Amino acid sequence: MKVMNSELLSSCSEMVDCFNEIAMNSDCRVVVLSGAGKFFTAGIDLTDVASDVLSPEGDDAARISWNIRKKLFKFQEAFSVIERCPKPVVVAIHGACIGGGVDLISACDIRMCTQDAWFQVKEVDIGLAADVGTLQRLPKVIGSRSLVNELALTARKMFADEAKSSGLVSRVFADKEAMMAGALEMAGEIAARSPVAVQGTKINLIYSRDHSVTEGLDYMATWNMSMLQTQDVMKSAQAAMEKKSPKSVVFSKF
Ligand SMILES: CCC/C=C/C=C/C(=O)SCCNC(=O)CCNC(=O)[C@H](O)C(C)(C)COP(=O)(O)OP(=O)(O)OC[C@H]1O[C@@H](n2cnc3c(N)ncnc32)[C@H](O)[C@@H]1OP(=O)(O)O
Repeated sequence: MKVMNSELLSSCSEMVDCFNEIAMNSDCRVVVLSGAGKFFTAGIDLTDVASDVLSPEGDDAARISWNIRKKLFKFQEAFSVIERCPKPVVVAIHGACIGGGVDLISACDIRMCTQDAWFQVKEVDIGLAADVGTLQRLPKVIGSRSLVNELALTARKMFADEAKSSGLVSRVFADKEAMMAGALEMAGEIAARSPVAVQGTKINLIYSRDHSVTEGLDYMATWNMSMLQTQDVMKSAQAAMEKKSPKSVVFSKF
């Protein structure tokens, strides 16, 4: 049974192929991710848990464990590929965003939601520690460690207003229609800017999140020693001096 976008989580290979293709496609400058139907996602398809996760192959404990580990890496990769994609990913969340959905959105760059959205780190309720990114990324998204611990340990729902005040989302819209318009407008703003600048910004923000300030600055200098040679700097600066919108500048594909 594939219900309420649970299938999203079963489609690891599709996600990986899709974002790897986006990463290499110089026609694409930004991604907007949203869910169809009643909810953003109901999380993993619980009817798949028994067959996919609880029925591991292997002749003994070592082989069974190794196979489970391989499977978990595959699940993790479905979301890590979003973070590794150099194109910014804006995620638009409506209704429920449960379990694996929180893993997914934590790997995105900009989160926005509808007023009726709610978020639930549900894994403890199904007897497991969240294992595909929430526990690693959510503490870096939400400033309060205490709040992350509370959400992950109790599986309580967090509604849109708290998601906004805690920093999980940066914008809340009245309904899905308004949110999609807002998401596309934001994507348009990002896509209008130099792709060299935009992709370099995403990559360096993520690198710096995971490294010391000194390491981040070193990486940045090495990054920009080549990227500053782009014609995009002159084009963008010229437009700024002439008080023109970045949208008026034509940048080469990147
Ligand atoms: C280990 C690998 C790595 C990945 C880990 C991921 C972990 C997770 O994602 S944990 C979270 C798993 N998801 C859930 O626990 C969600 C459970 N469902 C709900 O809370 C509610 O059903 C929901 C809020 C989504 C919808 O509530 P509503 O009242 O609107 O509808 P229901 O009557 O409850 O549901 C309608 C039918 O859908 C079935 N269903 C809902 N969610 C799932 C699901 N995740 N998997 C399978 N089936 C689901 C529900 O049983 C109903 O079916 P039926 O009774 O046949 O109509």
